[in-house]
Amino acid sequence: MPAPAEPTPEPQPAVPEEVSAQPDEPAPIPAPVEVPTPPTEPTPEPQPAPQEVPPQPAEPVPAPAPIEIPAPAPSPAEPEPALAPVEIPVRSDEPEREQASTTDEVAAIDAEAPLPPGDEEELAAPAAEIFPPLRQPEPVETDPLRDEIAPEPTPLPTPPPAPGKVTVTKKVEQKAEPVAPAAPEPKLSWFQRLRQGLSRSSKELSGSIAGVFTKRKLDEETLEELEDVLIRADLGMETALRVTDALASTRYGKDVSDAEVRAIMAVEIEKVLKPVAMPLELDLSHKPHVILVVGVNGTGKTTTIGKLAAKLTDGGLSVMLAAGDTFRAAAIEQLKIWGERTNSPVVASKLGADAAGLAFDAFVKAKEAGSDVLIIDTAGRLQNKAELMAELEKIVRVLNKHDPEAPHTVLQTVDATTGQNALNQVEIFRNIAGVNGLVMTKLDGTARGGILVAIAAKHKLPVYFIGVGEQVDDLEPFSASDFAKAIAGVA
Ligand SMILES: Nc1nc2c(ncn2[C@@H]2O[C@H](COP(=O)(O)OP(=O)(O)OP(=O)(O)O)[C@@H](O)[C@H]2O)c(=O)[nH]1
Repeated sequence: MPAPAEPTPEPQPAVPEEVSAQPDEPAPIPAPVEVPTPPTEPTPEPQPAPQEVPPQPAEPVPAPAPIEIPAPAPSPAEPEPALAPVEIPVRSDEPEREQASTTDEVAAIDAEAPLPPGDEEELAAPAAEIFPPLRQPEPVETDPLRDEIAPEPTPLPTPPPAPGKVTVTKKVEQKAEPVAPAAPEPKLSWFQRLRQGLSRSSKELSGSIAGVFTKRKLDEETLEELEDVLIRADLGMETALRVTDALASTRYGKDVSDAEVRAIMAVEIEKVLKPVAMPLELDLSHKPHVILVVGVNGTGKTTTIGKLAAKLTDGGLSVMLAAGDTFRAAAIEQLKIWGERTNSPVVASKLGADAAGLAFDAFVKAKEAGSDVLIIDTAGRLQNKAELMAELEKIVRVLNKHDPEAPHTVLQTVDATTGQNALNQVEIFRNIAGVNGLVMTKLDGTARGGILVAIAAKHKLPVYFIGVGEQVDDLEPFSASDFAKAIAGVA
């Protein structure tokens, strides 16, 4: 390389943009002006600036340029330091680098990444070395600046300058793509939630049935064992006998698989449930139609009222709510929230106020407002049965003063996660408040679905809805078929 020690300016005019990117360069001397000055250097002249310029755009890897640019700065004596850009195109010759910088994103990352001094050296070094073979050798060799910029012709140890950062960035991007579609989990359908809620009951039942019928013929012993299994699953004696009778009538003495038993069980359970799976009908000749909601604390009265109010208002009915559970401030507040959500006025009183008095006022207000439906929440303090009975009876009495047939609907909420006790709850509230319809709540939880079958068989009360969640639309009409299949584990 005949590079004179003299700081000769290189005739590279067409790299103004890149030059400006160099922070260390004091004055961006226009290339064209300097080009004529280098008389001593014969070799650089032949290189027409435009020739170099075209190759640059073709090279997709401009990123490395900024890193190399700082290197030439150290030469203060040299008036024209803007020669660094010349090397930029050279860098592109590096196959690995090109690949890394094929995208604008990667280029941006490289430019932004504060490369450690070691990396800068690495980048500068390779540029100088790589340049000659791929590029026009003439400018590179004659360029004195190059010696200064990359005085250490250290070989490239590894092409990626900042492997950690670059690689991580790429990986993150790659991961982000598949992860990005991690769209919000679709909400399960109510039936899926029902199935999920009943899965424990269903699995226990299926497992027990399979235990009884593995390679055994249907005989008295297996029938008795099956009966025990069904009773333990809360289905009740009546339903258990229905299932075993149905099985015996067609399969006695034969080999029976657990799947066959479950299929027959589903059919029999559906028969028990079908008569109680009824739609809620409101007699709007009564204005307001009064729905009294009763049930043990925590069984979901207030929540069910909210969901029901939403259904009714969505259907165009005007609804008024009455916070008749005057014993719990939270219950009153909860109902107010549901009232806001469903755009239903809420009649409430102070904590501890007389619930019957509130029901009376609420009826008057609903009448005045022309509400189609008045839904009254109540307390469910089963622990003090006498007091509860007196309160509920009084509510019914005062409502009767306005409308002898009010309350027109008395709904009881029954928590499906409750076991046999639920049967007693229905018995009690039916006697106290004249319950004439049920809502089975929390069937999305670890429900013990068998008890609903037992309640249906014993009380034969309509089951209007099932609760399958805490959200406003998690109240579903009760379907005997769906429920029977879910509990029997039949697809
Ligand atoms: N998972 C689930 N939770 C429910 C359902 N219905 C009600 N809940 C929840 O059960 C809890 C009790 O519900 P409430 O509506 O307050 O019951 P309540 O009978 O009014 O209770 P008190 O106000 O104490 O008398 C709340 O956390 C509800 O969100 C349901 O169908 N599924």
